[in-house]
Amino acid sequence: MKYVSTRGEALVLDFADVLLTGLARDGGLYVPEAWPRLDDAKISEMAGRPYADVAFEVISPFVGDAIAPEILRRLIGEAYAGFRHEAVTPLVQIAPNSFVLELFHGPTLAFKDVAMQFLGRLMDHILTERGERATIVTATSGDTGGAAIEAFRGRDRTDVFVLFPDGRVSPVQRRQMTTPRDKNVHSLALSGTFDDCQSILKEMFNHFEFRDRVHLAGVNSINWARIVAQVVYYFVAATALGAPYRKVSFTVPSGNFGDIFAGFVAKRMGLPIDRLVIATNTNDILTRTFESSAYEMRGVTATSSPSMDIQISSNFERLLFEAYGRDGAAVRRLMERLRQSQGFTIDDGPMRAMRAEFDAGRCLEDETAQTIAKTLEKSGYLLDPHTATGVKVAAERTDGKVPMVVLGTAHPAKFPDAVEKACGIRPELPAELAHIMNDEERMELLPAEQASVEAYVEKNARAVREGV
Ligand SMILES: Cc1ncc(COP(=O)(O)O)c(C=O)c1O
Ligand SMILES: N[C@@H](CCOP(=O)(O)O)C(=O)O
Repeated sequence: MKYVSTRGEALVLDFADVLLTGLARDGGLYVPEAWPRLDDAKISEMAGRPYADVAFEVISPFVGDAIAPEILRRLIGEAYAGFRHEAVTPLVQIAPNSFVLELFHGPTLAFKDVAMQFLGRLMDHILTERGERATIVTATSGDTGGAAIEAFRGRDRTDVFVLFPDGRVSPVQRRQMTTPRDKNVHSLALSGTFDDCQSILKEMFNHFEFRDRVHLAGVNSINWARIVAQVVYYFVAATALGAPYRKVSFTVPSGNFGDIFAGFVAKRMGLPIDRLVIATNTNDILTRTFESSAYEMRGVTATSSPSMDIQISSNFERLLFEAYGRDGAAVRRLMERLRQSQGFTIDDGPMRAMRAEFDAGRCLEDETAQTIAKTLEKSGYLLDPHTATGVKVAAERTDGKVPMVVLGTAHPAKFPDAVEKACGIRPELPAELAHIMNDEERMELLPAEQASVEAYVEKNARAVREGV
């Protein structure tokens, strides 16, 4: 399988190189040259199979011959062996024809673990084979950072630098990033928003001299392997509900657009997904775009679902590439307009193509709290604030006939203050994580400036200090 950039001007790469490359050198994101298809017989065989078996079937076509099948199978098996739930991503019914797909049974209680536990092992394997080291820099609005640290801590081939917006993540999220003592982990609190962190990261990738010197790699959803691993649970959930012989819809609490783009990929692969519904919080750039065709940046507001406090939605570029018929020049023009004038308007044809598959809706702060309280009262199910945005929007978009699955993206115990305020119940961290609330924190406070972050990374990365 080969990969091309959404901006059409970067080298075509195979899976292993895409994994280590991160952002394409033309500033774009890598996508497969063609979508692999799974036929109905193959999809129907997935129902009820162990998660790791489905993962192998879904991920293999994207890997091609870059990794031997027996190694891929082993890495997948190891990645999911440590999840708290035997099903890895169990499906819970909360109302007639309405389900939550719990994606938070990994080590950091967020959906990011599902991909990151696999990615950590995959990268380590490829770097070991090549005798190389990599410097991973990741931007986080709260969950990717903790999941990346957990997946890479203590590994000899990688150093991890996490950029998070100071004061804009929950205390549990912050402590997951600041309490690990491993030498290869560095948590940097930047005085800005997640969008600042992500822009700095992308600029670091575009600074080729720096990028090459530190062997920069990324584990945000910039990295195609993150998306691929997230495609798996769409197959797991849909086949449990009758696919391929029955359509299923999904509502996805969205920010950087990676998780819902994975649903779009599942559909391209042949999974009969009816609607893909984008749920946004107050930071509703994606919902506004679907309403008006204009992608326009406004300031970011801090909410009770901080991981979705994003306005530059990185993976939306991958959808634009598809909607514009894989025209890299058109994507380049839109991204240039975004850079110069903080927004762009999507042409009628591409917008129609996107509306044919996606819906979008917003959930404001009081609605998030009401949804947590109402869902608890009606079904006894405790939602985290991110998943609550999905449940609220899903209820507005469902036709009651096609099963609607909301992706449960985080465990409520990551946001105990918001959950308690909404419904009076304070969710407890699982016993094995409770220590983080007392452990000593270690972080570097830096201005949200590319030069400061690069200087810090350069000084502390082993790939630079010790050579590769
Ligand atoms: C808990 C939670 N929900 C939803 C999202 C949004 O997902 P995405 O950025 O893939 O759209 C995130 C962050 O990515 C998150 O951490
Ligand atoms: N919500 C994310 C933001 C980064 O998203 P990613 O999927 O691109 O890693 C977070 O919690 O960090």
